[in-house]
Amino acid sequence: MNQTNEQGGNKFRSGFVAIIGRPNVGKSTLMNHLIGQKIAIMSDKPQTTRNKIHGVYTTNDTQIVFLDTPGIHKPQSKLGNYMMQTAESALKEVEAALFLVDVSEGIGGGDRFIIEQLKKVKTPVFLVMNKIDKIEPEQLLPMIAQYNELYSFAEIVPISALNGNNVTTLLEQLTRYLPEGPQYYPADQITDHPEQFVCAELIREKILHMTREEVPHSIAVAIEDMRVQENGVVYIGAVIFVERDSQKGIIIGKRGDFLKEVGKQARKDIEALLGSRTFLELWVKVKKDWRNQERVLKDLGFRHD
Ligand SMILES: Nc1nc2c(ncn2[C@@H]2O[C@H](COP(=O)(O)OP(=O)(O)OP(=O)(O)O)[C@@H](O)[C@H]2O)c(=O)[nH]1
Repeated sequence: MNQTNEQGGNKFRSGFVAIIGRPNVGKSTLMNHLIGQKIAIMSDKPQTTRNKIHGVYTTNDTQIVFLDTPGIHKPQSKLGNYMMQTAESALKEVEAALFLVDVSEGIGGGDRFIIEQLKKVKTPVFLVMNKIDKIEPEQLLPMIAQYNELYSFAEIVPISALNGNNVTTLLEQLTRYLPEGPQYYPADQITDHPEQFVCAELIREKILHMTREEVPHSIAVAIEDMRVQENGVVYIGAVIFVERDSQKGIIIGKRGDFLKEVGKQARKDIEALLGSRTFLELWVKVKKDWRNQERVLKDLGFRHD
């Protein structure tokens, strides 16, 4: 990707930004406003991902990758403790963190807990005071003073994620904290791993249901491409890997009928999952003995941890 733009002017800036905040403070609303797409899908899934991508904001000279740091909430279990540690290291790896609070509620125990975690890292933290449409302007200053006593924020930005008030200012300020860097994701990519994994599983499930014994578990599905097209339709390109030519024949079916049916059924589920229209393209490839090949497994997204 070009580091400088065509005119040889501004350098491309990019970086990762963590979004932190108690439930319901408006993280998804802010993301949806910034990125203008329905990206906060799967937010109700178990918090197992270390660095879930919440959204990618791309312009001609900037790319901001927003990350969720789920583990920062008060740990309630062993897993929670583990997540806390990963949240802490995730915080060290980002250029900045946005700490969202709901100004229509006072500072709560949850907020104080998060602030304690933020003190452990040197990452610049923005206090993003959301839902200003719900209060009177004069209520804001005393609240800012209260937060300032708890932590030395890099910037304090009052916004309304719902109506977009001051969100541009937030973006402008954030961009100043980004180093020169590459465009990490294609401009139209909106999601990362978790959704892709579930889509692959949905496709695999349909095949297993429809084939029963003939094609046992010797198939794997890899999502090679997932992006939102200009018309708003999500394009998904997926490859179905089988071990033998005979299996390839079964999966494709007579005149491609079988594959078409797999696509039809999987698309229905995927559309329900993503909440948007989907164009699903499927290929079938033979990869002999893929189950024993370490590299292939890695390519397909399997992990050992
Ligand atoms: N009035 C007002 N409501 C807002 C604003 N931002 C978000 N909300 C509302 O607050 C509620 C929670 O917003 P979400 O974006 O789902 O909050 P979240 O932080 O993503 O919540 P979790 O996914 O539970 O962590 C929704 O009903 C939003 O419409 C705002 O700026 N003003």
